[in-house]
Amino acid sequence: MRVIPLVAADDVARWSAKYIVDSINKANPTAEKPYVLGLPTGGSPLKTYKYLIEYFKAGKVSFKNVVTFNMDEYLGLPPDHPQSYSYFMHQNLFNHIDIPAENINILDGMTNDIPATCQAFEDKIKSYGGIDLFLGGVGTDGHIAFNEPGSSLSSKTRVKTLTTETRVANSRFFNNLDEVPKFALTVGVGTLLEAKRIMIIATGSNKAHAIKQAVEGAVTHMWTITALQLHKHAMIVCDEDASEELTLKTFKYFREIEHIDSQKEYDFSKDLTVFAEYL
Ligand SMILES: N[C@@H]1[C@@H](O)[C@H](O)[C@@H](COP(=O)(O)O)O[C@@H]1O
Repeated sequence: MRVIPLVAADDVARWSAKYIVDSINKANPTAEKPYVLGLPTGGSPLKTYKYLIEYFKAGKVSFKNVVTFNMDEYLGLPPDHPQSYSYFMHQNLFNHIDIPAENINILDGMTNDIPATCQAFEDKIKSYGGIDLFLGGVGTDGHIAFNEPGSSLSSKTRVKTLTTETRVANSRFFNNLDEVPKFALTVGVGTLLEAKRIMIIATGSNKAHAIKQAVEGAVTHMWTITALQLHKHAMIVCDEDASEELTLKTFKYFREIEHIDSQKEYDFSKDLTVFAEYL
């Protein structure tokens, strides 16, 4: 696992956006061979999306030949509901870039055939040869996508019951807790593990325990984020607050590998080689 312990939340956003842009550009995607990106919602990716939009507006990246798959969607919310993940994605990313509408894949929260919808999603991912890069966040209880504690580590796209902890955490986007859906459609841990690369971004001290489990804990379905340890190319990009529960030894080790100096501003220009090496 690659851990990039940066300083500020803004660094995490810049780092992750740059990684995505460099990956797309390096792949030089075409209509026949698009770049396939897995995407999350929530507070964590918001700034990353802002930087992606900036890169696009500056002419440094195009999403014309990028196909996206969102990791989850609330069950029972139509796409035009302001709290649906479909709405979120259009508001915060898709409406501001050149991605063709037909390249966007989001699970249908209003489906009346859940198994067929989930299977079709998995089949569509496979039809593109899999996901090149899955960007994700992490829940305070260590869930990835909506794979709550106890989820099978080989699970595929399906419906999940949300824990009270997750509903309470996500209630900040709703008027009250009762409005937060109790179920969601989500890619499985197995779906995530099949992606060629996974990048998890985490900021803030409320994520520190999940990050500690992910990096220093043992693989367990009670912290589905720990499944990253089974992946060949998983990385966690976090700020200082989210890494505050790592042992000092672990923290220093990863900082040294990544040449991160907390006293200096992260130098993205000289970083090209560091990025290129891992793309
Ligand atoms: N299903 C989403 C996850 O994909 C997300 O990673 C997590 C953290 O959200 P946030 O980034 O808002 O902290 O919560 C939600 O439940």
